[in-house]
Amino acid sequence: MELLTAAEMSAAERTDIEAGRVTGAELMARAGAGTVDAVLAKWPDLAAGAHRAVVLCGPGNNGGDGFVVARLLAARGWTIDLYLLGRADALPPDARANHDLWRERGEVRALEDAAIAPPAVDGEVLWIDALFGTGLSRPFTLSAVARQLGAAARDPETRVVAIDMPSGWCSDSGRWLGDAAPEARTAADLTVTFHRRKAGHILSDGPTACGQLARVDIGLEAATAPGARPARLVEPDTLAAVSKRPGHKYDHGHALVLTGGAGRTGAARLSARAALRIGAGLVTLGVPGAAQLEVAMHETAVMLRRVDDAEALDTALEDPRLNSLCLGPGLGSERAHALVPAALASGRATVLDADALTAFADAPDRLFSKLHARCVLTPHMGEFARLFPDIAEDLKRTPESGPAASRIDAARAASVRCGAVVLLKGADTVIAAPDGRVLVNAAVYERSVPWLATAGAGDTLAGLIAGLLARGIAPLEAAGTGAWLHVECARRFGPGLIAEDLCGMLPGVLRELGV
Ligand SMILES: NC(=O)C1=CN([C@@H]2O[C@H](COP(=O)(O)OP(=O)(O)OC[C@H]3O[C@@H](n4cnc5c(N)ncnc54)[C@H](OP(=O)(O)O)[C@@H]3O)[C@@H](O)[C@H]2O)[C@@H](O)CC1
Ligand SMILES: [K+]
Repeated sequence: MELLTAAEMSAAERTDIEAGRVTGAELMARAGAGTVDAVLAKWPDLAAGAHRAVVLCGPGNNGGDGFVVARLLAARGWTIDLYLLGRADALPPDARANHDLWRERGEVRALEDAAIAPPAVDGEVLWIDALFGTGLSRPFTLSAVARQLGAAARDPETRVVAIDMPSGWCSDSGRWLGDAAPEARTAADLTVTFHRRKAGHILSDGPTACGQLARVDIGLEAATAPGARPARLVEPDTLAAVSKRPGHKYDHGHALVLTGGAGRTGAARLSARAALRIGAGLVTLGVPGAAQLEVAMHETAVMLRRVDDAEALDTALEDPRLNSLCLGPGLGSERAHALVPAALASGRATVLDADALTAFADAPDRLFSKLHARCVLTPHMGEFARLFPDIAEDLKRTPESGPAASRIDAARAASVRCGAVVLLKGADTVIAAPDGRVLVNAAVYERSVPWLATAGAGDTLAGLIAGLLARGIAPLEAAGTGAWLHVECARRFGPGLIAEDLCGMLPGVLRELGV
């Protein structure tokens, strides 16, 4: 399923409206009705009886959705206090029409930047944040209102529903515009979005701000504009096929994972086991002489080959069956400098992680000039910033206008620059290919696995990807599938996970996938 930007969403809307399939007014009516349905689905206690809501409407179509929600709740017998930011006569047409319908029934008060005292009621007030959605173009300046919505969302007794996006958060990037303190930012218990999830629901702080996410179908047929290439979420039905065809072990590829020196082989061993578990036919650890005994004592199914230097790697790579390489985990800077160029010169599908990336921090272009389209770089944000400092800077700088630079933009720009697949790790792992395709593996909301932030987890991910590459899966799909399986293994194990536990979860995860 696509993850859209604001521009891609409005292109989808335009495509269907221009084709005469739907009108803006119909979309707004469905968005409002869908929001009410999502609220009642989340809180069934609100379905019966009359309750009270404070609805905050903004100056655009997000506000228009708010008027629809107010009208539908009032029709259910609710008491509504509705506030509008800006002038009714400046509302865009569909929002204006819904404002007028609301006026037949209720009051509109002017929203000012002061805390709103909800009228005393028996029971609670439901807050509806319909101030800004995908049209947020500059920082949210009603700081008292933002503070109040944030506090209400954090208060377990009070419910806040954000329409499309908690106002003030950029729906492309999941970043807050401007530099308000965390407690002066809006938040929600439930965010209801339309058609497709927006990238900002998944990226950066978006999930924390949104609380829980509900997606409502509003009958748009076009995913986005024809020819657009939005990011896609990695989901079970989009995984690269991981089931094995019957055949000899050599039909499933042979991965070579290079280790560091004595006492530093653990990371590469984790990678090698992951590559084997995900189904590479054979996996060999390339070990310097001094570490041979150490590795031999630990590994049984993984093979071992002495690789002291670039020359030895060249010799090893004379075997055409070695079709995937993994360099970086525990490799050490010296070995990285020696082995990475030789590995890349071979043209093999290659995963570069950890030391294989940081070794080139002083002169990233020296690395980039050797990369090719079958390489996958797997940096975390720190490693990414060393290789792509200017791109990382765009993500660090406080955004003053919307839409803000996102992690999708960053990974895409990095991939185009270096000519390889770039997997930027995080709870929102973004994987970009040089041709502009982007996958996002979301470990947020119900897939959140904070315990996956543990030593060696990244080494396992690198190995999973190397194993999938060995099996002939294309780099972008191998990286996306590896990242998805990695999170699934962590979910299956649960808290208390250490990196050694991940691979043991893989058979169960694969079984559940029907592999
Ligand atoms: N697309 C679709 O298919 C559908 C869209 N739908 C709904 O429409 C929403 C998008 O509507 P939208 O484009 O009118 O944008 P919206 O978020 O209401 O804000 C724009 C207004 O806010 C203003 N403004 C911005 N920032 C500001 C600030 N900090 N402080 C003050 N003002 C600020 C901005 O001013 P401007 O930048 O023009 O000066 C403009 O006036 C979308 O999220 C969804 O809820 C649904 O009905 C279903 C179908
Ligand atoms: K909103």
